[in-house]
Amino acid sequence: MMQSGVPPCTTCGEPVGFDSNGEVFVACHECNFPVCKSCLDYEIKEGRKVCLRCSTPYDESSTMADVETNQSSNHSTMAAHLNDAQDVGMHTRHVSTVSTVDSELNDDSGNPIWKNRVESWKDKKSKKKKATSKAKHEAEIPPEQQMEEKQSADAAQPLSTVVPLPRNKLTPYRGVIIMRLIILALFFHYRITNPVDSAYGLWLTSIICEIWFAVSWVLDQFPKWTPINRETFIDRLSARYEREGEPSELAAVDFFVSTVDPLKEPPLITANTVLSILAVDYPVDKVSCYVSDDGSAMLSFESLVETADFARKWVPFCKKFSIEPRAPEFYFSQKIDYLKDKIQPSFVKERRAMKRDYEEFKVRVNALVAKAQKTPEEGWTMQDGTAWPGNNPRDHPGMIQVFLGHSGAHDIEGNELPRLVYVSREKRPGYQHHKKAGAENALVRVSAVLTNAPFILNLDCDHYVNNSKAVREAMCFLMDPLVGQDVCYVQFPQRFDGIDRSDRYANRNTVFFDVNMKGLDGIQGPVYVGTGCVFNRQALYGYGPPNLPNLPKASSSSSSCSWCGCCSCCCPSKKPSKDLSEVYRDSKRDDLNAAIFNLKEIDNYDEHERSLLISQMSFEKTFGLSSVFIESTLMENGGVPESANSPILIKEAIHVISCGYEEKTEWGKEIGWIYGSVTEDILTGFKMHCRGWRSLYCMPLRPAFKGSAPINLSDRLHQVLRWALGSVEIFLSRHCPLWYGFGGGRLKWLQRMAYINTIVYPFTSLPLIAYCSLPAICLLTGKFIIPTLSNLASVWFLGLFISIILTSVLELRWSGVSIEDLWRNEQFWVIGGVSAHLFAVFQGFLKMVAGLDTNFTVTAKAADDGEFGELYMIKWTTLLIPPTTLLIINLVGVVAGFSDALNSGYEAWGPLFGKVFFAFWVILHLYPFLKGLMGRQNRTPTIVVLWSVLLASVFSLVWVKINPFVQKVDNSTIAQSCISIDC
Ligand SMILES: O=c1ccn([C@@H]2O[C@H](COP(=O)(O)OP(=O)(O)O[C@H]3O[C@H](CO)[C@@H](O)[C@H](O)[C@H]3O)[C@@H](O)[C@H]2O)c(=O)[nH]1
Ligand SMILES: [Mn+2]
Ligand SMILES: [Zn+2]
Ligand SMILES: [Zn+2]
Repeated sequence: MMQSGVPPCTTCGEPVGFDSNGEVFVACHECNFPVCKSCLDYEIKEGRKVCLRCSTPYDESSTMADVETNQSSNHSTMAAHLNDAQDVGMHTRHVSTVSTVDSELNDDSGNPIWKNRVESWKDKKSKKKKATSKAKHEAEIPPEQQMEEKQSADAAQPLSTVVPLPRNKLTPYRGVIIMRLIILALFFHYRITNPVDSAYGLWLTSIICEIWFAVSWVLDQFPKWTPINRETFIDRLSARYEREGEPSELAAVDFFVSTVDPLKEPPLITANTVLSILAVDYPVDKVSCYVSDDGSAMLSFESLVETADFARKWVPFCKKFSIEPRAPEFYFSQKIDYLKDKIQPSFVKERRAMKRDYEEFKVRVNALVAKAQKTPEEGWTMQDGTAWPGNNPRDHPGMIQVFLGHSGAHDIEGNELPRLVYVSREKRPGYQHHKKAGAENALVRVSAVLTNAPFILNLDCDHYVNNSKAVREAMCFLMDPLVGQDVCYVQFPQRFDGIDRSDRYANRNTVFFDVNMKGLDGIQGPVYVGTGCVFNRQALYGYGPPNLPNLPKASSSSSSCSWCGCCSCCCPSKKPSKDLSEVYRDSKRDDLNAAIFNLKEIDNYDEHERSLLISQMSFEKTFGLSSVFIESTLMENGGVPESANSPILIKEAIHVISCGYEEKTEWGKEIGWIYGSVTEDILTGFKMHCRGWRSLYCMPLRPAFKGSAPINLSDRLHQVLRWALGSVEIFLSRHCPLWYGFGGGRLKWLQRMAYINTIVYPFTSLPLIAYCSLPAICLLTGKFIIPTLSNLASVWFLGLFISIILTSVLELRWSGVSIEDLWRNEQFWVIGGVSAHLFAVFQGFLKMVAGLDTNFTVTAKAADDGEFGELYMIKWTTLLIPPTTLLIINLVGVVAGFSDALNSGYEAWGPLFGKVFFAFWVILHLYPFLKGLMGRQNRTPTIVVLWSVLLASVFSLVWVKINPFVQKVDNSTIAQSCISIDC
């Protein structure tokens, strides 16, 4: 990807790429006009057979020679498509009558489905074994020899490499960290041995807070010890798995999109996400998109019907002109010169037509939204007059509808489209539905029954695919037999659209996504953040990784150990012996093998006995009562048998989303998304890491996915509250990283440290609040937490400040994060800390003590926000009280401090300086919060207001002090009364 010297294609802007000999691709040998292969193929297909620049005829033998285009007259009308869709799937109203289905299924010819599946599974398994051993063999022989052996060198090369940080950036960074640690120790030595007798309580409080801050710094800092970057080679991926003339061997991917409330999550946003998925640059028959509607809203369903129809025009347009991003709303709102690199003459015309079509689509969707604002008394009815089964979102049957796909409607050019499936799991009163985690688990099962792709990509409804090659990026890791084996997921960073330029509330979270996550990538892998993540399906089924991951051999591509990056913590010289969890895992695999073997042996038994056998194998206790699902889990490489007949499978899919399905199973406890926390993402990733899987972080230059974030203060605080509450829930659960998962010994200790950090951070709110009120208290009482400084003490203080600044600077240097982002992060750490985190701690304990359930308050997504109107909206919540109080007492403290100093003469100004400095530290951190409080009505910049209030008070005090009309005696009384009021 990153090769230099490869010119960009003049048509599409992508690098022109390489030909089969590994040389830069040349379309016209006459003038070397840079055009990539796909654009050239397109030109020829369109009948333009001469070079665009010099008009020399192209050498057609060098192209795919796929000239006869397949323009079959498969144009179907919208009505026809809808009928199609209903034939393939089942219409929801039929579906609504199905509650449970007999899971012993036969295909058309009467063969039990399980048998076909087992056969194909065994087939695939042996194939996979061969492939793996071949790849291993290749890795063992020296690379030079490999070159000779391989005709196509590209296909044998690794699909990704680890790019360690340059030594000159990493070494000083580590040096400063060690230095800071030493200074910290000396600092504490001084602080503890020098108590302030006049303010013992204050001193003790401040020491305790400081110790806690130091501990949380250590927890945050050391997981960043070995940050790494990775590079992928998508062209090698295609060279290996998409050879000309052969069917593509790329692995299939099931996309999950979750949505719950169409009023907070506008259907247009979800539609854009779905469209961007359907148009990804990946073989259509390998892509399926499952949309989970947790709100069972007819609005979501109907807008999906519209979306499926619009995709028939949108997808071919995207692919024809290779546009980015493939979410129409965001594509059309890009402020760039879209003609710059596109010289296909039809482009301008077709783009204009497409834009028009999209506007019409928007009008249709918005009409649906407008209609849905007021629910009719008798509930919603569908177009055919039957009642919508999901009218009561808390009590409704499971619903599934399949759109598009290979037997469904095709696009307007007659090509197949990816399959699109609407899923709304059954909800009944009295059943726990486990919020988002429950929805994802329902999708895991439905997709296993219908398509069973070996990989799963999950997205929030507002996170669209911004880079159509994102899946290929992930496959560079997952499909590489050397790298992918032990990888449970590939996480992409979350990137956002529509954030105010100064990112007032640190929505972008750059410090987390560009610093912490890169650090974790060098240990055992990034945490799962809930969206933009490609899973290995087997990892979701609770299995451990097939190999012991810490063999140094596996990291052939990098000099240091790619597993931990350091080579001391995880690569002992002697091979570790089998540990407990591995033995357990092996026995589990043996179980599976035994099951398969037995199934084969008992061919002549009847169906009933077979099903008994399956349940004996205890799979049902783990996975629930669906043998179709259980059999699908046995297929390590995914896929469903050809014989699979969809109406029967749809029935089974309905069965696996019924609300009782998970009872007495391991769903949410050991397999799938894990329940018990509103940040199910952290918990789910944590479980996988404990089993010994590793994860990878993938940051393509063009962000893979983009989402939206709450930009007004109250929504943002509520989001942070939910995250912190999720952490407290994990802290109080059996999955607390402080204690959980020591048995297997498969969680790296630095990784554990990072997980501990992600669950204890809400508790920092307590010392933070204390620390933020200290300066005010000091100013008001005239006491101070630090005794008069000696020279040595000043050295420690200064040293600490300098080392704090230095670590930040060096961190910024290797990560490329900007100083503004770092500062915003600091500020929001304080704002969130003194409000949301505090509430989270209390709510978490309330939940534990009183058994109250926590709820998942969905963040509202703005449909089309003009001018960040949202930013200035302020909804009053109790969350605002603690930071407001802190702000006020610190401001009052500064004023009182000045008045005190004025009254006590010039010797008081020295100590005042120290206290005011701390007060300003608090005020500066809370500044964005103050800005948020001011709202918009106030056009004067906040800083002006702030300064004017301060200065006004100070001057009035000075005036009082020197006012000739006031008697000397009055002065002291004023001062006294002032102080006593303030205290
Ligand atoms: O009962 C529910 C509640 C939520 N969701 C979905 O969960 C997603 C995330 O919700 P959102 O309100 O956008 O939360 P954020 O705070 O923006 O989400 C972040 O944090 C969550 C954990 O708190 C993760 O699940 C998300 O993936 C991550 O993006 C959305 O697609 C929702 O539709 C459901 O499907 N069912
Ligand atoms: Mn979100
Ligand atoms: Zn091109
Ligand atoms: Zn030419």
